[in-house]
Amino acid sequence: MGWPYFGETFQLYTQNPNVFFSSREKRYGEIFKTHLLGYPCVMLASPEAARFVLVTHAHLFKPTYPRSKERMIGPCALFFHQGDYHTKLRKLVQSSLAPETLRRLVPAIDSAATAMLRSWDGRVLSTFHEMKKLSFDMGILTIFGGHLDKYRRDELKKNYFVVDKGYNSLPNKFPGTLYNKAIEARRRLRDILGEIMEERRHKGTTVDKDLLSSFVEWRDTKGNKLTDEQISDNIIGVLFAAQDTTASVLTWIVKYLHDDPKLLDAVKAEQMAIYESNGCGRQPLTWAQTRRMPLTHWVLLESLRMASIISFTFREAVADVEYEGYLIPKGWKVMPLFRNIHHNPKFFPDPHKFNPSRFEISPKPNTFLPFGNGVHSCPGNELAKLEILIFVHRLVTQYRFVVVGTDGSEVEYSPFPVPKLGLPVRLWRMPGV
Ligand code: HEM
Repeated sequence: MGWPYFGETFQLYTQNPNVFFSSREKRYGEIFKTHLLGYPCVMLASPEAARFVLVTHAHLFKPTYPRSKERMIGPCALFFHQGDYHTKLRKLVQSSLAPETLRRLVPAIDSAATAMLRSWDGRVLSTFHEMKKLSFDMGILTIFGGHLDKYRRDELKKNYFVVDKGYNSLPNKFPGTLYNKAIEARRRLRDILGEIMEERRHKGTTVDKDLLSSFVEWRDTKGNKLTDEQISDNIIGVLFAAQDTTASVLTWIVKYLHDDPKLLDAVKAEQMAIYESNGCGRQPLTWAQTRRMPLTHWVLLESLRMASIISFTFREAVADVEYEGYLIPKGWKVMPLFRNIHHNPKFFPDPHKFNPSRFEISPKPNTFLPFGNGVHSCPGNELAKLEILIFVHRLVTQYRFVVVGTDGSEVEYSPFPVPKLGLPVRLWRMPGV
């Protein structure tokens, strides 16, 4: 359990977190305890234990986040809740991310990826930085459909990025600190969202139902509505959940493709066949085509496994719970370790090798959890995958790219792992495409 109060927090923050968790798993087995950030914690590196906490006994483990993060995103955001309120909001979010909705988004995602790559042409830019912009735009598209004017979108973007910058800073409210600036920008975001909601209520339903209309039009059996606070916290929550996650995975895919020229050629061949069947870009990429990219899809799954950008999640035991003879005391934090499971040779032989062909066969149940599991699992997973497939299609069919100034082997945590400096890359548009 480490030092009194501090536990092993210092060790976690001074070494590679993957080494921290994997060395302890090696020493103590798949279930062990420690003390982090002032809390006693139980670590679970077995698929069965993760399923117990996240799926079969989820009611005994509530989501838990630091209070400063909760304040920044908004306490009414669905991921902080359990029970009826969570179920109600989750249904609304899930329905706006359902396949019928995503299918309609293909042209808009395609033009956003195309425009982003065009603006990168001939320049060296941080991949992660560019991917953050792309995934933010995709978040906006999901929430507001195509119905947000440029002025409001720019205002949301400007303030959102201030919040984003302060999100992982020390929660110090002194004027001028990143945290304080973020809190002020958060307030402005709520005001802008309030105006947009007012306008939407006034104008009525949009033809293509987006997430905002689902929130604004929702009524329970007694006619109660969601409050403005609940809606804005959930909109900011979805933007947060969608952005750095998707951007980190996109960055890793660029690196993995760059590092394996043979694999890149094979992915390119798969994508060129689609590109040529679309008259070399004269006809648009379709939803059906995004469903028929087997190799690119395996590359995507293997990137999710290798990078495991969400290494673990946190829950808190709401009662004393017994699991396989272990007591998990009430109030202790419980951390299913996704990355350890993804890097266990029992489930993924030679786990440190990037090998997309391992996904030709489905992984064993509960061993592949890049989007979590159970009631809080990621409702945006299909959108994230769609964005990634479309981006890869445009990247490999129309551009050549090279990593610049780094071999990409060093990793930064922001807080998700990304290659150092966000992977600086130079891109060129290939002639004649
Ligand atoms: C590759 C990109 C993504 C990854 C790896 C990812 C991963 C995850 C994971 C692991 C969770 C579960 C966390 C837990 O159980 O504590 C989660 C939850 C969530 N994700 Fe994602 N996510 C991604 C993209 C997205 C996108 C694009 C959206 C929305 C447009 C989104 C929205 C959400 C929401 C709202 C939750 C909370 C669900 C709930 O509490 O019921 N995510 N995500």
